Amino acid sequence: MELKSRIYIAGHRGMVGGAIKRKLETMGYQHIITRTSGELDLRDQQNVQSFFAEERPEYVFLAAAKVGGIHANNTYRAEFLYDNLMIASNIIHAAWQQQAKKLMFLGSSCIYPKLAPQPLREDYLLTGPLEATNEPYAIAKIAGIKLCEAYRDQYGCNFISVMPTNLYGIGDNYHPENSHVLPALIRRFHEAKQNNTPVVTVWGTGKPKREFLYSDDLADACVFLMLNYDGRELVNIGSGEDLSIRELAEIVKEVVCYEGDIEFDTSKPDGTPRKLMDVSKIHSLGWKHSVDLKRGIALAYGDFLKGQYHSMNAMHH
Ligand SMILES: NC(=O)C1=CN([C@@H]2O[C@H](COP(=O)(O)OP(=O)(O)OC[C@H]3O[C@@H](n4cnc5c(N)ncnc54)[C@H](OP(=O)(O)O)[C@@H]3O)[C@@H](O)[C@H]2O)C=CC1
Ligand SMILES: C[C@H]1O[C@H](OP(=O)(O)OP(=O)(O)OC[C@H]2O[C@@H](n3cnc4c(=O)[nH]c(N)nc43)[C@H](O)[C@@H]2O)[C@@H](O)[C@@H](O)C1=O
Repeated sequence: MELKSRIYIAGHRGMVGGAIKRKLETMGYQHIITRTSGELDLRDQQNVQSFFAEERPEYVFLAAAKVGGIHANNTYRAEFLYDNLMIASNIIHAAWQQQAKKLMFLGSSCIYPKLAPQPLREDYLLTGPLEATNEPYAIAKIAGIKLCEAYRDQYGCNFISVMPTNLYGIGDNYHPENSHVLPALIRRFHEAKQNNTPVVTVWGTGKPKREFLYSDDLADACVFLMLNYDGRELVNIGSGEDLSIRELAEIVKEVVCYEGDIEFDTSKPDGTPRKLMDVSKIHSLGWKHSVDLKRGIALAYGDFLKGQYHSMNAMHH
């Protein structure tokens, strides 16, 4: 990938796409191509094909998707399956049609079986049933992985798939119901502090364990792999450490300086009990994360506060 290469970032306004764009700009890449969903709905095959014919991107970061936490996934099941199937199919097919040099598909840790052994190795894919709450999303992500594999097998496309763990950071989605756990708790503890609310409710039992990676670390890994990895197999991207939702809530409480109590609403789903990524493959390729969780949460909270200041109560989604 040269500094003048034509690089398309699908989903550049999102947390991941935005982090990848910042990383590429910092490194001096000059020809970054972007479209908002208003300019180009990636579910529309005809418009995606015209866009690829017009711009002929050489490198594609496929970071656009319908994304959300456990409640959103479990509520908008048709949208999570349809939108993500269409986005992946349209972009991967058009990238082949226009002979893109390389494409990176972003999957997710939720593609692995609900009760697979931990930590999750890349070859555990499709070895058992999926977690029900985000099965639609996971199926769409697995289809994207299989599309990349099939276009490599039949047409020789250099399309790679990476599997990030749970992400958080700059430009995250803080929607009260549809967001992931970490941004949800940052917002909830912050608002509880502002309003002197005595108790903060956390969903589920607090027992599930999750791994978190800061978005700029992920962007660093994505550019690293785009430059250094051309293999057919998946590559997990994570920190290799996890903690319980209860422990996470305690850290957010401390970072936000909330002094009230925490309670657990067990009427809400826990989802997968654990999904710790085995990151030995990406470590052996020469990449490791650098932002630890506590520092990352402080950085994310700072970004949240900036967002609050600039557009009171604006919803990311
Ligand atoms: N957040 C996380 O914890 C994790 C995310 N991932 C993966 O990383 C990728 C990005 O996630 P993240 O950045 O968090 O998500 P965001 O929701 O922050 O961003 C998603 C982006 O996708 C774009 N998009 C969605 N639907 C369409 C559409 N129909 N047409 C065009 N663009 C569309 C949106 O564009 P616009 O803003 O213009 O509407 C949005 O900017 C996804 O593939 C996700 O599966 C993987 C693991 C964990
Ligand atoms: C990245 C991955 O992320 C998603 O899977 P998930 O990790 O289960 O998602 P989550 O972050 O929403 O929940 C993590 C845990 O946290 C608990 N929890 C507590 N309190 C809140 C809370 O307030 N909000 C949310 N969302 N969860 C909460 C919640 O009950 C669960 O036990 C997939 O949908 C899919 O998007 C995917 O690929």
